Amino acid sequence: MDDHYKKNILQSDALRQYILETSVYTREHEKLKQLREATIEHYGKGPSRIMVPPEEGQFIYMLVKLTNAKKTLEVGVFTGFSLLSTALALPEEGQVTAIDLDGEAYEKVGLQFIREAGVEHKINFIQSDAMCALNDILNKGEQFDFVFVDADKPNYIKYHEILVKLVKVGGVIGYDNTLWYGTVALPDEEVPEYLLVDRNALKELNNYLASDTRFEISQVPIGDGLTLCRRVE
Ligand SMILES: C[S@@+](CC[C@H](N)C(=O)[O-])C[C@H]1O[C@@H](n2cnc3c(N)ncnc32)[C@H](O)[C@@H]1O
Repeated sequence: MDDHYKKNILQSDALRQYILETSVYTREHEKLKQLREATIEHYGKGPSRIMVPPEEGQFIYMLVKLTNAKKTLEVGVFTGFSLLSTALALPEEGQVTAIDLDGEAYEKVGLQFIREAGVEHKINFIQSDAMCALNDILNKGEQFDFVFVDADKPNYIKYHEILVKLVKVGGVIGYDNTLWYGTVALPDEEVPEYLLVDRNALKELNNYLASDTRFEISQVPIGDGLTLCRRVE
C-alpha cells in the first residue's frame, strides 16, 4: 500500500508518535501489546493494518467506560484487538457479543491473549456473516449499550438499519474507517482504484448519517475516522 494512504489521518508521523508515546504506550495493557505484536508477526505489517490502531483501541476502552456499558456488540473482530480493548473495559458481569465471518484469526492468534488477560468469560464470539447474526440477535430481542462496527464497508448502511433497533436509546454505535485514509474528501480521479469501492460506500454512509435524526453524531478523526452515533429516539 502506498505510504501516503496510512491508517491515520494526522498530517505528521512525528505527532502521531508523540500521541502514542505520551498517551498510549506507557499505559497499554500488556496483553493488548502482545496481541498487537503477535498479529503483526503472524500476518505481516501490511495485512495487520486492518486492526484498529493502538490509540483507537484506547479510545474504544474509554468509550465503553464513559457510556457505562454492560452489554456491547462488535462486528468485525479479526484477531481481537478492539475486542480485547472492549472486554478489558467492561465490568466483571459485562458481555460483548462479537461477530466475524472468519474465526481463524481470532482463535489462532487473539484468543490466547484474551484468555491470559482473564476476560474470555465476557466474550460471546459468533462465527457468522454479520447480517445473519444481527437478524438472529434482533429476533431474540436483545439490546446493547455500545456497538462497534469494523467490517465490510459496503454493508454499513444495511447494518445501521438493524443496529437502530439493537442499540438502546442513549446508547452509542461507532462506525470505523469513515474517513478512509482521507480519501472521502478527494475528487474521484485522485483516489486509487483499490480504495474506491469502500471509499464510495463510506461517503454514502457519511451522507446517510448526516441526515439521520434518530442519532446525534460526531465524526472523530482518530485512526482513519470513527463516527459516533448516539441514539436519541
Ligand atoms: C477491519 S477487520 C476488523 C479489525 C478488528 N476490529 C481489530 O481491531 O483487529 C474486518 C473484519 O471483518 C470481517 N468481516 C468482513 N465481512 C464480514 C461479514 N459480512 N460478516 C462478518 N464479518 C465480516 C473480516 O473477516 C475481518 O476479520
